[in-house]
Amino acid sequence: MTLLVFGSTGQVARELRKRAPDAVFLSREEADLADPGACAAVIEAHAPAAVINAAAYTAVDRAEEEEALATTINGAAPGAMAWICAKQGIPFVHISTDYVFDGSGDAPWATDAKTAPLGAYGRSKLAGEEAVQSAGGAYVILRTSWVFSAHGSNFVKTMLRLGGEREKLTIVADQVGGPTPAGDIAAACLKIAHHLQETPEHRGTFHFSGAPDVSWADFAREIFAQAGLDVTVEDIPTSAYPTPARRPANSRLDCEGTEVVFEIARPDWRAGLRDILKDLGALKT
Ligand SMILES: NC(=O)C1=CN([C@@H]2O[C@H](COP(=O)(O)OP(=O)(O)OC[C@H]3O[C@@H](n4cnc5c(N)ncnc54)[C@H](OP(=O)(O)O)[C@@H]3O)[C@@H](O)[C@H]2O)C=CC1
Ligand SMILES: Cc1cn([C@H]2C[C@H](O)[C@@H](COP(=O)(O)OP(=O)(O)O[C@H]3O[C@@H](C)C(=O)[C@@H](O)[C@H]3O)O2)c(=O)[nH]c1=O
Ligand SMILES: [Mg+2]
Repeated sequence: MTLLVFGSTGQVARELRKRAPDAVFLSREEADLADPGACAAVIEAHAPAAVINAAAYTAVDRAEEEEALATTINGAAPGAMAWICAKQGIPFVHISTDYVFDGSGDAPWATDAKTAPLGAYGRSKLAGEEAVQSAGGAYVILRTSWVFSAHGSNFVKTMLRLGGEREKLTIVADQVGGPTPAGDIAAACLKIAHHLQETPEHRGTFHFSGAPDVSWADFAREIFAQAGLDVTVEDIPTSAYPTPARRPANSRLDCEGTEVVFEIARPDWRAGLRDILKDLGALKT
């Protein structure tokens, strides 16, 4: 099938390219999500068998200062993509985030649980979800969390950098979620895109994150253990690490629907981490 992917440089987009080298990957120059109408026009011109949107405004703190731009890129653009896909009968896979939730409680979030984002990034992603849903069509919104890979900017690479500079780091221990390797998300998106071509009625919102759920501090400890770096991680509360955007304390996602409908199980992120550290030449041998 001809697959059209928005994004070419991002973490998930690069992993999609590895697994679907024949797909068409659109860079910012070829399709700027700040111009939603142009994104719809590109889909119309390519007439693909399926579309995956792997591009987004992902700078969580900066979004607080640039909410209008984030909302165009994360809200209006996916809406325009979904609308043209629905009109032309093209399956559309869109990626969203745990940050649409307020992080209350400690139970995993169900796909139909009430959304209440704490910051501008989460609000912009929720705007995208709502626009995609209202377009109808054969869409899947796949919410994931805490994405990491060998490329781009992510918590693993930040920890490797800081761990090389310092003997002790203070990391928040009261935010809990599922770290997710970008490669596993890419594989899931491809499987879902194929599935939607056969079974468009399986549209809807689904969750997918790595297991087990951990705090950022525990995630950091596993990174240093696997990398063989002698760094002490001190648990701190969120209040001791002030940031422009508030982040959810409970990011656990209930991923059962994805397993039942698409037969995609939660991956063990510790195995994915090992592969990525190996790619980076940072795995302790
Ligand atoms: N990163 C994470 O921890 C999480 C991400 N997600 C979601 O997963 C998806 C993929 O994220 P991830 O791979 O980490 O993203 P990255 O931050 O690695 O990459 C973002 C991609 O979007 C592109 N992009 C940004 N703005 C525009 C624009 N105006 N026009 C065209 N392209 C643009 C970037 O291109 P360029 O290189 O030109 O800037 C880049 O390719 C997103 O929907 C994100 O919201 C969900 C949960 C967690
Ligand atoms: C660098 C550092 C971070 N932290 C904390 C801050 C924050 O709560 C947590 C993670 O920091 P980050 O900036 O990597 O996290 P952030 O960019 O908010 O990550 C999020 O990105 C978006 C795109 C998503 O969709 C989310 O699922 C999530 O992955 O670690 C420390 O406590 N100590 C440190 O030294
Ligand atoms: Mg970040």
